[in-house]
Amino acid sequence: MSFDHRKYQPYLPIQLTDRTWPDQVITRAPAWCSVDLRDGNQALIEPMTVAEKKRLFALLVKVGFKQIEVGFPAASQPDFDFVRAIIDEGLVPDDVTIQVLTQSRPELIERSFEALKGTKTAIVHLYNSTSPAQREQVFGLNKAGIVQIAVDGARKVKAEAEKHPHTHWQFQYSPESYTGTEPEFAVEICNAVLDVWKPAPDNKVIINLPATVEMTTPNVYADQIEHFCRHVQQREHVIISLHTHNDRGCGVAAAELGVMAGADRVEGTLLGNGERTGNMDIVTMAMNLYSRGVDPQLDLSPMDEIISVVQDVTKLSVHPRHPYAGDLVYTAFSGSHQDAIRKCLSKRKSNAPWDVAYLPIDPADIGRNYEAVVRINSQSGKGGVAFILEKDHGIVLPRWMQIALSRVVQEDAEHSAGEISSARIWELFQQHFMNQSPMSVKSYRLEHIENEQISFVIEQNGDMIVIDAIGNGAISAFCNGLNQHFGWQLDVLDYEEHSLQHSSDAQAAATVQVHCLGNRHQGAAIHEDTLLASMNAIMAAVNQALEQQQVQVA
Ligand SMILES: CC(=O)SCCNC(=O)CCNC(=O)[C@H](O)C(C)(C)COP(=O)(O)OP(=O)(O)OC[C@H]1O[C@@H](n2cnc3c(N)ncnc32)[C@H](O)[C@@H]1OP(=O)(O)O
Ligand SMILES: CC(C)C(=O)C(=O)O
Repeated sequence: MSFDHRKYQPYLPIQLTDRTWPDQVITRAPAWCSVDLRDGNQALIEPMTVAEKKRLFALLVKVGFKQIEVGFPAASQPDFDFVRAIIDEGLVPDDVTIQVLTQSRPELIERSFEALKGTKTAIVHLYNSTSPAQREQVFGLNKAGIVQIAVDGARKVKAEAEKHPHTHWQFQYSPESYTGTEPEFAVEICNAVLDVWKPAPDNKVIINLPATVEMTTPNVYADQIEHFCRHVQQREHVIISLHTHNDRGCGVAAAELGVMAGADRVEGTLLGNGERTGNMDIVTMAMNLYSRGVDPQLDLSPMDEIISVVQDVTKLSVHPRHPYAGDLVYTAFSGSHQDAIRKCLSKRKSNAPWDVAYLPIDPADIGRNYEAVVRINSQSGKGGVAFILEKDHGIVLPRWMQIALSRVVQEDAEHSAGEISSARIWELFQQHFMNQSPMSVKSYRLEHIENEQISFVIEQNGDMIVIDAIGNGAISAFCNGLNQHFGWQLDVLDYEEHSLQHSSDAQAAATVQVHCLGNRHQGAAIHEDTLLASMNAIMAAVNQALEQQQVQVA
């Protein structure tokens, strides 16, 4: 049997019993660094072309990133050419710092500096791997040998930087495979690098602590970060950066807990592209802050543009349920969710804090409209159906009509086993509740002498019938007339009328519930004359009763 968990070992968590991070709350955004053009790019089936990289770079600048890792220029000619292109063509805004990654190998470091020649500012990001698995199996070195690789690289980076004094350099070091590295050794190797780079108030060094592979629950990562922040030397001159991956599906959670544990900066990609299951998704983390009232310092309002560019250049699609961005994330199919959304939206006051059930943010903030918020299938209920009619046709249905319509829509949804469009709901509503056949009221004359005297004309199967009647009010006079003429016992149980929302020519919508031919029936009608609307709503309910009687007789 190959599916055998005994092949794997438990992860031994770090001993940190006086951790403080669980009590922290994130109240401001970390410094963001996009690694889309490097970690994102190195994970693609087809790495981006220079033109694609330029398009993505422009988007990253537009969104508001101030630090962008633009590539691994020593790795390939396109990466090198892209870095040269954005520098030579003046595409890097003054407030944006580009960053490049290099292994700790002298020829690669030299080539990286060549790529950066002439830039105003840059971050040179040096890395080497530090975990026991990497030390022993990949590099065949002991701890001292691994520290030596880092120190040699740090010296080389410093020496190359000194050759280009017109550029403002910042240095970054990553103990790659940090989450698989003994915490004390991670501190030791970073301190050795800091000894070379000598951080100072005007020369802050970035130490980036990657979850190169996510190995544990995010709380363990947070413990590791808090431990590191306590033990690294010159903490005040060191910017602690996080770089999480999503192997266990917790890349964002790990970064959030890491910020609570003291980190200042977070690396990630838009929508989470990156090695294996991806880098931590900056869209999700930034929107998490935004949705709790914290300025994310990124403008994610053009979400559809972000999705479109990222999909084009990575050739990877965005899942319809991707947090905040997916096509279906602001859509409710299920009845109780729809009901709650409809009630919250209808009670919402324009400047009040957002507090709408099932919608963590206002979809309008990222350019989505309410069209897709409620969609109907067999999981839906009366609230959702009523929401659609109200939104698309301006008709506000009373509860008893919502229940009646929902039964009809539910039956249709079960029958078709799919989604029911707004047009189909409107069609079903008209068929079942606005039916003016075989009878409809064509005209009327109303006089008030002692009580209401009404004379109305009904068309029944092409014949015109004139009926005169008296009542306490117009509706009761109308019902009296029908009862006398046809020998029914028609009673109006409920009645509601409102002017149609969004209609240019002031029309009224009337909905009624009647007792007729032994059962309850509902009807609706729309007309600019409110009384005609009411009478025809009653007629629609009567037509429904007649149809049901015919079915029963047949
Ligand atoms: C976790 C991360 O995402 S780290 C970034 C990873 N990204 C990439 O690798 C993408 C770009 N890389 C590349 O295009 C290539 O790997 C290059 C051009 C950088 C180097 O290519 P090559 O030297 O031909 O091959 P390769 O990558 O296999 O080299 C591995 C060698 O470098 C050593 N090495 C690997 N990483 C480092 C490092 N950070 N510092 C120093 N040496 C390193 C290995 O031990 C190995 O040494 P060996 O040849 O003595 O066994
Ligand atoms: C180079 C480092 C930061 C990296 O990409 C990783 O460890 O995932």
